[in-house]
Formats: sequence, structure tokens, C-alpha cells
Amino acid sequence: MAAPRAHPAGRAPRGAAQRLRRRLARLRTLPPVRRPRPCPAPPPAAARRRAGAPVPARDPPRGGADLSRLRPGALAPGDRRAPGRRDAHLERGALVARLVSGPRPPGARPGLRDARLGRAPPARSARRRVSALLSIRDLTLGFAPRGGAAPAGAVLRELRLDLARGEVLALVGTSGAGKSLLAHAVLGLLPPNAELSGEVWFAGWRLDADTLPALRGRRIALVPQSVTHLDPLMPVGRQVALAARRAGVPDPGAAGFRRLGLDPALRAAHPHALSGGMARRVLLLAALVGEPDLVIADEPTDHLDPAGAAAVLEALAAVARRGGAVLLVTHDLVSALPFATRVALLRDGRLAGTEPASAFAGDGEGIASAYGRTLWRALPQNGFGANA
Ligand SMILES: Nc1ncnc2c1ncn2[C@@H]1O[C@H](COP(=O)(O)OP(=O)(O)OP(=O)(O)O)[C@@H](O)[C@H]1O
Ligand code: NI
Repeated sequence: MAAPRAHPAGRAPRGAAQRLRRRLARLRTLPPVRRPRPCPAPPPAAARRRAGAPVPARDPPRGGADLSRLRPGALAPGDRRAPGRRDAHLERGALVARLVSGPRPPGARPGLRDARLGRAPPARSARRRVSALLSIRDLTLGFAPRGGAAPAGAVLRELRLDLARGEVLALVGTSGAGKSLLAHAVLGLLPPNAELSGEVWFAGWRLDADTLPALRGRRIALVPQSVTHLDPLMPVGRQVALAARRAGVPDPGAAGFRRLGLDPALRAAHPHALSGGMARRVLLLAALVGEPDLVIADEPTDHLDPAGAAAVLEALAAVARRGGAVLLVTHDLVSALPFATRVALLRDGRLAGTEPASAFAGDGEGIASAYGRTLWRALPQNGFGANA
């Protein structure tokens, strides 16, 4: 705004003074500007390293989310404030936009794209310890008993898992092993009675109620297992557009739908008019739209024919190729193998081993863990464990 010209007499003429008074009166009627709550700056890298936190070489936030305002590791293990609140939305069949995107963080600018998007990860220095993109440390999860029920044991136990940029880590295990809970625990989307301990770090940031809202749907995205996470009352095209807006990127429109093998005409359809496989691809599109660094995909190939499954896995592998990482929860190990770099085996809430994907070949001799060998040999194409 141009500065008002000074009047030679030192006072504005009457007409100008009236105009100024009117302007001031208009300004007073506007709602006050709300400033985001100031957060202390993050501690220096050295202090974070001393505290045992993984420290990235150089990994500033992007996508418009100013994480320099957030405190890494602000909450003690077990703090469940945000997860509980968010799960209320989840249990109500919460909107995919909210699940994959979350609210816009203070200071985030819509439409702002980071120039680093799509670039390779920073070069590793031999002298500097560079951590994984995602580090899960001693994660234990149980549920407080409800209504006088006997306390159940932990459903995830002392999990330690690292995921580096460029990796697609397939997380496999039998039904009920805890795969979805692990995915939800990373994203802070657990029910209020969940009791969580341990730590999850992403790009040097402790994931907690302070950091997650700024990261979810921007740098970390979830493809949920259930398609009920789509809003039943909103056309799916609008849901994708909403996810894009929250991530601060343009709506991919018809092109986005085509990219995942979906007819663009489906944008106007409500979720009930989509097949299970179509709905799953819409969820994937909504998750990938903001080009996140980390994608946690929970059974993204369910209900898909082999060609559809390959297209979905290819889209996920592309995330890793551009320098991101994917945690791929799947029952279908065989389909995932060509796209996975490693396989993590979850058994009754415990990690039974992590193996290179290349070990899952032939009779499974190259698989280090006994559980991995058993799972591999139990597959129909491997003789249902006849040689185990
Ligand atoms: N809210 C909850 N309260 C209590 N127990 C729960 C809750 N949610 C999940 N569980 C239990 O935790 C265990 C792991 O569930 P989870 O959904 O993570 O399994 P999963 O490995 O994803 O299985 P699937 O392959 O069938 O999807 C199950 O025994 C389940 O009953
Ligand atoms: Ni599951």
C-alpha cells in the first residue's frame, strides 16, 4: 500500500481526513488476526543426536508446512491426546480428505510447491550419520480394557524398524498380526483406549500430536485398508480435489484419474457407485496427490485384478524412485515382490525378521528367518509348505 502523501500544513485536508476515518472504522469491524501459537525452535542437531534421535543430513520441511515452528519429540511416549481425537473421526467413517490430509498447519501457504519436490535424496556423507526416513523404536501397543473386560496383552511388541528413502518395504503377516495397527500408530490414528509406548521418527522429527498434523497428507500419506474412509456423501473427484488443496497442490483432475486407470467420468460419482477396486484407486490417488515422502499403503491391492494391482504397485514404486519411501502392508507377497526392496515379517505383533526381497525366490534358502521361510514355502505356488 502506498504511503499517504504528507500535506504541506502537516494535516490532511477535511475530505481526506473523513476518508481516513471511514477506512479506520471499516478496519475495526474486521475480525482480529489470529496468530499461530509460537513454538520454541527445534533443538540443534547435536542435542537431538545426544537424545538418541535420528538426525537427517539436511531435510527441511516442504509442501508449505513450516516445521521449524514445531518441537520434535515434544510428547512423552504414551501420550495419546491427538490420536484419540482423530480416531473419533475415523470411527465415524471419516472423510478420506481428513484422514490422508489433516488440517492445514499454521503458516502453510496453499498452492506453494517446493522446488525440491521430486529431487533425489541428499547425498550421504561418510562422516555423518544419516538416519532412515522413518524410524520406529521400541513401539509397544495395547488397549485399555473396556467395561470390566480382562486386560488383553500388547498387540504390537517392541517393534524396531527403519525405512530409508528409495525403499519399498513390504510388511507381511497373517491376519491379526498387527499390520494395520502399526500403520495407524505411525500416523497417530489410534482409538482413545490405545496405550502406546516407544517412538516414531520421520526425517528427524518425532511424530506426535505436535508434528503429525503438519505432516499428515503432505509428507506422510496413508492409503487406508478400508474404502469406507471415503466420504459417502461427496463425489470422489471432489474428495481428491480436497486432498490436493490440503496438500497445497493443484487438483490433478481427469489426468489423475486416467493415471490410475480410472475413467475420468467417475469423478462425479459417489463412492457407493464405485467397485471396491475403483474406490481403492481413488484412495490411492488422494494419498499420492501431494507427492508425499512417505506413503503407508494398507492392502492397496485388495479387490484388484492382477493388472490393476500391478498399476497400483507401480504407482507406489514411483514414490520410492523419486526419493520417497513406501511401507506396503500386504497379504499378497508374490505380487509385491517385484516392487519391494525389503520384506518385514510381522508375527503376533512382533517383528520376526526383515529380509531383502531378493531372498524370496526358489525354495527360500536365502531367507534368514525361519518364519519367513515357512511363510514362503506355505504359498500355493511353493507347494503349500510340502518341503518346509
Ligand atoms: N481398537 C481395538 N481394540 C482392541 N483390539 C484391537 C483393536 N484394533 C485391532 N485390535 C486387535 O489387534 C490385532 C491386530 O489388528 P490389525 O487390524 O492390526 O491386524 P492386521 O494384521 O492388519 O490384520 P488383517 O490382515 O486382517 O488386516 C487384532 O487381534 C485385533 O483384534
Ligand atoms: Ni489390516
